[in-house]
Amino acid sequence: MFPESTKSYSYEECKATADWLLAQGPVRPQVGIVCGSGLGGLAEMLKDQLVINYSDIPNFPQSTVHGHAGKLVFGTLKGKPCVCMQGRFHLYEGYPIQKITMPIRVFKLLGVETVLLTNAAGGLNQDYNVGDMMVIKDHINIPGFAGNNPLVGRNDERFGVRFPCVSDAYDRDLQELALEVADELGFSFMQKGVYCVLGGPSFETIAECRMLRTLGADAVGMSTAHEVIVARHCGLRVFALSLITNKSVMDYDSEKKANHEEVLETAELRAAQLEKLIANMVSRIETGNNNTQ
Ligand SMILES: O=P(O)(O)O[C@H]1O[C@H](CO)[C@@H](O)[C@H]1O
Ligand code: HPA
Repeated sequence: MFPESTKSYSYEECKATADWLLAQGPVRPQVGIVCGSGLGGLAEMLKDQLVINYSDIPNFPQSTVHGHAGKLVFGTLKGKPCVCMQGRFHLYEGYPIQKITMPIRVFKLLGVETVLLTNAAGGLNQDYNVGDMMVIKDHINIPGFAGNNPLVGRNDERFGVRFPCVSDAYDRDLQELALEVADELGFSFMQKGVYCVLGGPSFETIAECRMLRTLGADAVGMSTAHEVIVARHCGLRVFALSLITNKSVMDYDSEKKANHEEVLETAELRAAQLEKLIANMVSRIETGNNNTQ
C-alpha cells in the first residue's frame, strides 16, 4: 500500500476529466501548451476558442497565483489543434506534486503528442540578460533529490514505466527548431541552458544562487521540471522555454531583490515575441504520429 500523501489521480480519474473535456466539443488537440507566469497571452493566439475555467473541470486543481488565469483554452494555432493551460500549478500552492502535474496526463488522454512549456525564471548564468529566452536542454530537479518526484507512489503502466529515462527529456529536434525559428525572427536574445527547479515560494538566497550556478544551472524557477517528468513518462514529446525575467542575485554588495512584480513586468515586455516564437514552432511541428515514446 502506498501512503495517502503520494496518491495521484488515478488513470480512471484522468480519463474521466479528459472525456468530460472532449464532451464539451473541442477538436482533439495534438499540441499542448503550458503558459508560465505572465505568459498567458499565448492562449489568446488560438483561433476558434473554447475556453473552460479550471473551476468547472472535474478533478482539476485551481490556480492561485497572480499571472496564472486558471483557464483551459482549446483552439487552433496555425491550423493545428491545440490546448493551452492559461495558468499552471506549483508545489508552493500546497498541492501534492502528483496533483500539479495531473493536467499533463489529461493532455495525453486528450490526444496531445507534443507539449511546449514556458516559464519565467531567474538568470543564474551571469552572461544572461533580463529578457533573454533560454531553450531548456536539461534540468536539475532539487525537490526530486529529497524524494519529491511526481512519479512517487504506485505506478500505472497505462501511463508509463516504473523507471522512465529522462536523460533525453528535452527533444533535441524541437530545441533546434526553436533556435532556427528565433533566428528567422531576428531574435538576438536566445540562450540554451539548464533549468533548476526549487520548491519556492521564497526566492533563493545569495548562497543558494551561487550553489546552483556551481551545480551547472543557468536558470532557476519553481515549475516545469515536474511537468516534464510526467510528460516523458507518458510518452509526450517535450519542449520547454524559460524567459529570464530577472537576474539572480549572486553578490552580497547587490541591492537587487527578486520579486514577482519584476517577473510579470518582464513577461509583459517579451510576451509578443514569445508568442511569435511558439506560434511559428507549432506551425512546423510534425503531428499525427502519436508514437513518440
Ligand atoms: O514557473 P512559472 O509558472 O512561470 O512561475 C515563476 O514565477 C513565479 C515567481 O515569480 C514562480 O512561480 C516561478 O516558478
Ligand atoms: O529568480 C527566480 N527564482 C525562482 N523562480 C523565479 N521565477 C522567476 N524568477 C525567479
